Amino acid sequence: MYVPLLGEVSLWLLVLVGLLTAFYLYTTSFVGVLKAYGIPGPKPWPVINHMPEMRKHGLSKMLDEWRSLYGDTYGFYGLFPRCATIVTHDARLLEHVMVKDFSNFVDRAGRRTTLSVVSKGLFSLSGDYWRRSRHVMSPMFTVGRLKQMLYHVNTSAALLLELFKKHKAEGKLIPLKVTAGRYTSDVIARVGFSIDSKALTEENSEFSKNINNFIRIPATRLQSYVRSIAEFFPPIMDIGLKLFTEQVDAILPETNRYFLNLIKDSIDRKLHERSRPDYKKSSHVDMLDMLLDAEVDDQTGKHLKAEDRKITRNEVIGNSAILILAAYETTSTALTSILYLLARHPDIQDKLIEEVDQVMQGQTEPRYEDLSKLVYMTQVIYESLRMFPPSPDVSRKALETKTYDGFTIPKGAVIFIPIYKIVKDPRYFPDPYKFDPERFSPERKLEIDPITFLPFGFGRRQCVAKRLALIELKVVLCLLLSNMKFVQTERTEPKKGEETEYLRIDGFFVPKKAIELDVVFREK
Ligand code: HEM
Repeated sequence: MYVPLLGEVSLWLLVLVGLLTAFYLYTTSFVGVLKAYGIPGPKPWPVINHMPEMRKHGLSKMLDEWRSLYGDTYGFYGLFPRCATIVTHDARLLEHVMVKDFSNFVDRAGRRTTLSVVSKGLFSLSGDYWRRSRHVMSPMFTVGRLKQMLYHVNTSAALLLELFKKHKAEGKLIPLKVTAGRYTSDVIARVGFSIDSKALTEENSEFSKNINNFIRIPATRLQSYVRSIAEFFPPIMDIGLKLFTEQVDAILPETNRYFLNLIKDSIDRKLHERSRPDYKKSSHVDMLDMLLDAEVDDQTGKHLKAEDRKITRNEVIGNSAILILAAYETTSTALTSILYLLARHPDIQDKLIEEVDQVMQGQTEPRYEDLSKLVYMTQVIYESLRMFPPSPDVSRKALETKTYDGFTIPKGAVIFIPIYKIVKDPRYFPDPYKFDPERFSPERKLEIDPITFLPFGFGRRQCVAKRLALIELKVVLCLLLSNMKFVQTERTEPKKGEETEYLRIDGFFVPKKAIELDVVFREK
C-alpha cells in the first residue's frame, strides 16, 4: 500500500490552503469599502456577497427593500464582479455622476458575457475607445441625416400599417411586440445598411428570426445559476467562453455569425462600389457609410487619440452590430407600451388622433417639418416611456475616489441608476402610476427635474439615437392612428378593463405576458 510521506501531505495541504486563501482574497478584497466610506447598506455574506437575496427574491424586490431600509443612496455587493454597487435615487448625486463630473464616470459597468464583436460597439466601450466611437456616431443623428432617414422610416411604417390591416382582415389580434420588432428591425436595416430586411413582408424573414434570438436566455434555473456564478468570476467566464462558446456566449453564436456575415457583406459591397472609377459619393449615406468613412488604415488603432474621429475595422463591425441590437429591442418595447396605453386610455387616444388629423391634413405620410408640430404626441411618448422605460437601469463606474456634497464615491464602485424606480418616485412624478401625458405639457414640463426623466439615460453617454427613436415612434403613430384605433376586447391580452404587469427581465423592462390588441378601422 502507498503511504504518502509527511512532506508530500504538507505540500498538498500548503497548496490547498494557498488556493483557498487566494480564492478568499479574490472574492473579498473589495468588500468593506462601503463601510469604510460610511455608505449604508445590508451586511454581505462572505464570498457570495448579496447574491443569495438577489437570486431568491429578484433584484427589483431587493432594491425596493433596501431603499426602504437605507434611504435614497445605499450600497451592496454582488451585482457586478469584484466591486461595490451604489444605488442612488438622489437627483443631485445623479447630476454629479451623469453630467457635472462625467469624466470620472465615463464607463458603464459590465460583466464579461460574450466574445461577440458586439462588445466592440459603443455601448460596451470604455474611456478613449468610447470617445472615438461616440465622435464618429453622434453625427449620424444630426437634423440633415435624420431628414434623409425619414424616407426609409416612412417606408417601414407603411409596411407595418399593411401588416396590421392584413391581421385584421384575417380576424387576428395584433401581437404588439413581435410586429413592433419587425418594424424596428426593418427601419434599422434600411437606415443603417440600405438593406430591405423583408421583416415586414415575409412571415419569418432571416433578419427577424435572428434578431429575435440575439440574446441567449438561460433555459433552466440551474443554467441561470451556473451562469451568474461564472459571471461573478471573470477568469472562469473567460475560459468558459473560449472553450464552450456555442454553449456559453450570451449572444447566440449562430445569430452572431448571421449578423457578422450580413455586416461584412455590406462592407464588401460598399467598398466594391467605392472602388469603381465611375463612383460618385451620394449625399444619401447610411450609417455604415459613415462608419466606413471614419475607418483608419492601421487596424491596431493603438496610435489613435480620444479626440480622433477614427475607428478600426473591428470597431466598424462592432458599432454596426450594436446599432442593430440597440435599435431593435428598446424601440419595439416603447411602441408596444404606447399602443397598449392608448388602448387602455381611449380618451387620450382620441385626443392624440385629433392632433394627428390636424397635422397630417390628409397626407399619407408625415414630412420632417410636421414632426415638431406633434406636441401632444411627444407628451404621450414621454409619458409612456416614463411608465415603462424599455431600459430599466444604467450604470457608471467611478475612475477615482471623489466626494460630492459630502458623499464619497470610492474608486472602482459602480453607480447603479434604477431608471424604472426613479421615474416612479412620487417626489419627482406625483401620482406616479397614473398615465398622464399632461405632465409633459408645455406649461407643466418645467416642474420636472430633467435628471429624473431617464428613459434615454442622461448626459454625454445618453442614448446616441434618441432623436431617431422619437422619429420612428412619431411616424408610425401618425400612419397607424390616421387609419385605426387600438382597443382592448374580451379576446385581447390583457382583456378589456384589465392591466398587464411589467417585469425587469435580462436587462429589459417588458410585459410579463405578450400583449395582443384588436384594431378598429376609422371611418374616413
Ligand atoms: C425608445 C427607444 C430607445 C430607448 C428607450 C433607448 C434607451 C437607451 C438608454 C437608456 C441608453 C443608455 C444611456 C445611458 O447610459 O445614459 C442607451 C444607449 C444607447 N442606445 Fe438607445 N434607446 C432607444 C433607441 C435606440 C436606437 C433606435 C438606437 C440605434 C439606432 C440606439 C442605440 C444606442 C446606443 C449605440 C447606445 C450606447 C450609447 C453610448 O454608450 O454612448 N438606441 N439607449
